Formats: sequence, C-alpha cells, structure tokens
Amino acid sequence: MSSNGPEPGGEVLLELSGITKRYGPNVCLNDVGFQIRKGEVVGLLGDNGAGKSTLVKIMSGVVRADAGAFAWRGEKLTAPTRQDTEKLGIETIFQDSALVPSLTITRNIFMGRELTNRLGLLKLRAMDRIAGDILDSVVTIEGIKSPRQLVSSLSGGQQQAVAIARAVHFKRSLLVLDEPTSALAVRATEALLAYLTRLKGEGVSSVLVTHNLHHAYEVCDRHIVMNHGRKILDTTREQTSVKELTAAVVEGETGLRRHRESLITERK
Ligand SMILES: Nc1ncnc2c1ncn2[C@@H]1O[C@H](COP(=O)(O)OP(=O)(O)OP(=O)(O)O)[C@@H](O)[C@H]1O
Repeated sequence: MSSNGPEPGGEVLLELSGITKRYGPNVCLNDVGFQIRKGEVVGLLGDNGAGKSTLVKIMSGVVRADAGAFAWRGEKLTAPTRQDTEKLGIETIFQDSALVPSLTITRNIFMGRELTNRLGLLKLRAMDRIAGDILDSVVTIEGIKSPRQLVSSLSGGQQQAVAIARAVHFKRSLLVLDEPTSALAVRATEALLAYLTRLKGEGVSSVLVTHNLHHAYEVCDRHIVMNHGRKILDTTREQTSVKELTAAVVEGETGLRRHRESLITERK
C-alpha cells in the first residue's frame, strides 16, 4: 500500500499529494494525499471540522492549497480554478448548493450551460423536458410539480435534489458530493445512492462526503477517514467494517488502534 492508499483497479483520475491548507494559525489540512480511480465510489469521512469540505473545495478548484500537488490523469496542474476542474470533468455539489431562488428549477439545472438553437435562442421546452426527466430518474423527490417551479418555492430537501440533478446531469468523469443526503428523505436518499452505483457501472467516479457511515459502507468501494486535518485511514470496503470506520471517525487514531487490538484479542 502506498501512502496515497490502496492501488487496485482502473486508471487514476485524480491524485492529490502533500496537500496542506492553513487558515491563520489553524492547520486545516496537513500533508493529505489520495487517489481517485476511474469507476470508483470513495467515501470521504470524518468528524465535524476534520477537513472534508476544505478537501472538496480544493478538489474542485474553489480553494487553493498552500502546498501540495494536484494531478489529473497523471498530468500536474498548478492551482487549478473551478473552471479548470469543470473542464476536466469534475462536478461538485457543495454543502450550500448555491442555487438562484428567483429562477426556475430548469434554469438552475442548466445555469451557464443552457441549450440554445443556431440563433442563440434558449431551447426552453427541451431544457424543461430534460430537467423533468433528471428529477424523475435521479432523485425521486416528493412535491416537485414542474421544472418550471421557482426554486424559492421549494423546501430545503427539494432544493438539494435540484442541486444533485444539476451535478449528475453534467456528470463527466468525477462527481464530488458534499453531504448530498443531509436534507433528503429516506426514499430520495436511497435513489441517490443507487444512482451512484449505477454511474460507477458507466465508469463515472464519485467522492461522497457523509456523516452516515452505513450509507458510506453500503455504496463506497473505498473509504478515506480524516481526523483533525490528517488522513488516518485509506482502505477498501473489503478491508474494513462499519465498526472500524466508526472508531476512526469518532476517536481518531486512538479509536483505530483500540479497534485493531480488539480484533486481535477476539481472534486469540
Ligand atoms: N474559510 C475558512 N476560514 C477559517 N477557517 C476555516 C475556513 N474553512 C474551514 N475552516 C476551518 O478548517 C477546519 C476544517 O473545516 P471543514 O469545513 O473542511 O471541515 P469538515 O470536515 O467539512 O466539517 P463538517 O463535517 O462539520 O462540515 C475547521 O476547523 C474549520 O473551522
């Protein structure tokens, strides 16, 4: 195993190494490195303030690391911006999904990537149809009547579904989802998790940030656990358990050590 985690399977899409980020005296990320491979679903786990969202922002080019390297398909990029990462095919759903409340669901889904005809006019009906299809197939969310509804009229969970729909429609290579299910009801959550598994079959990778370790264990091929800005675990699903992930998230390295000692004792 390398310091960047296990290396089974497909082509490496994204590789971060030695990522360090400080906010004033606070070291928010300390020498963090990992790889995301093609068709992999990776859980990014950790307690509040562990550094997950900051890593997501660095992966998507919203925040610049103070040190470390970012490589995409083996090619190093210096301080990529959000536009750069979008061009590479990285699509991110942030915790605060940044929708425009005064616009319709459709306009939010297609924002900045509107369909137009040869004269440059918006193809509104086509966009409405696609928006409706995505909402039906990806996050079967209750209570959305029409893609022409204004986002301001939606609940928190419904808005989250729209943000997810936007990201998955423009899926290309890597989807990064920062706590996408926190406001979703059970059925919508299950639909989204099933969708991530389906995308994997199409070779699309995902990084899932979540506090729900059971969800993570269910859908992720690999798990990365962060603790106080450091990566303390990078392991495959086969090599871990919900118990180990819980110990690592809740108690950090001490918990991991205790968990491993308890396994040894059980085997004796
Ligand atoms: N813009 C910022 N300015 C100052 N400190 C920040 C900033 N962004 C994050 N931090 C600090 O960095 C640390 C990691 O924050 P981050 O949001 O990445 O954690 P997280 O693992 O996503 O937590 P949560 O699960 O609570 O969302 C925290 O101590 C946080 O206060």
